[in-house]
Amino acid sequence: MMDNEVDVFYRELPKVELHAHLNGSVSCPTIEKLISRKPHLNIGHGMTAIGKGQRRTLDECFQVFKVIHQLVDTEEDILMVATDVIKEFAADGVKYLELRSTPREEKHTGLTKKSYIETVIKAIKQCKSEGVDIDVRFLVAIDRRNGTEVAMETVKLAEDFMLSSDGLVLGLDLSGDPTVGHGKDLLPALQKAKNCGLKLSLHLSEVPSQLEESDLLLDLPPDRIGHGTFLHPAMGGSQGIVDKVVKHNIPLELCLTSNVKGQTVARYSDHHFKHWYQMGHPSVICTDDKGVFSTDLSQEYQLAASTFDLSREAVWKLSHDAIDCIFAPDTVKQQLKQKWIYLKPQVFHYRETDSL
Ligand SMILES: CNc1ncnc2c1ncn2[C@@H]1O[C@H](COP(=O)(O)O)[C@@H](O)[C@H]1O
Ligand SMILES: [Zn+2]
Repeated sequence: MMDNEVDVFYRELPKVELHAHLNGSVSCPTIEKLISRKPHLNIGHGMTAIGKGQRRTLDECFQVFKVIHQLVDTEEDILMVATDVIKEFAADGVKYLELRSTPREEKHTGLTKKSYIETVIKAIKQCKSEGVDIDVRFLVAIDRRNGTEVAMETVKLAEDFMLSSDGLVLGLDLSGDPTVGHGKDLLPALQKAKNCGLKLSLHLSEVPSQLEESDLLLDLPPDRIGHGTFLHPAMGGSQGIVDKVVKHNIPLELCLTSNVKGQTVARYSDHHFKHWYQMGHPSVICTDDKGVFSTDLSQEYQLAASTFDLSREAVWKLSHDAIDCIFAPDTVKQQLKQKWIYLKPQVFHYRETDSL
């Protein structure tokens, strides 16, 4: 879908983005700038994004991240990427964003995990001081491929930053190639994170055959679930698992294009959004990797609406109800709800006379 095919209603709709991986969210213009900084890498555009109508296996998607990581390996790169991504989300009508990213160490450039996080925080503060109209928070990501020790180290870092970042670092994300490693090895680190007050958003059952792991991790319980594609019995999951998710009222972050392009869901109309939404369970539309999957949040809302026949009022409620799923405190939720009330007449183009 081209940009101009997205109806203005979805662009103007105020939105909350809760599932966005920094390096998966890098746009074409930013990739262009990175490529010109590092021409010796010989990286072409086709290697960093999956275009309209294209599909990749999830495995191939993870190869794409490796290419992007080669392009983003200094503090300067991270600062540019993070500021660009934040401004792009703001331009798309996102009013509150939780960015997530895996701190990396790059010996050849002097980048450390600590300076990685500091740089993302610097970008958030810079955008704020420039008056960009978006509230941005950060979730530190654990890459499941890196095992127990790195997970523990990441929790420690996240805890330090939670205490020193004026509420910018709110929690942890568990992501990475779902076919590698097992959640049981990460459980102690996640438990520790929870105990110290970090919020948890975990990628669960993004591929089939992870039910046992999901069952285990749901006992933490996490504060939100990424994807959860195969949790529902209609998708090969189990009623027992659904009961746990419902009992703890754990919101799902749902990323339609990511799942279709990554081929874990065959068609938009097969997306598990419909099962959870029908149940009235908290379901939040998100992008996952807007750069890699060539999408944005307005497009994802429009896709959800056209695929599942949602009225504009239903779409408004969907974006409004996402506010209750954010990790920032209640005061922030109240501010956002006020903003939604203020913006509604503009978005629906009510005029004074309409109410007469
Ligand atoms: C497509 N579905 C997905 N499933 C699982 N993990 C994903 C993902 N998409 C992205 N990531 C995770 O985010 C990293 C890139 O951003 P950052 O370098 O952290 O900013 C990937 O390396 C992977 O660990
Ligand atoms: Zn994700």
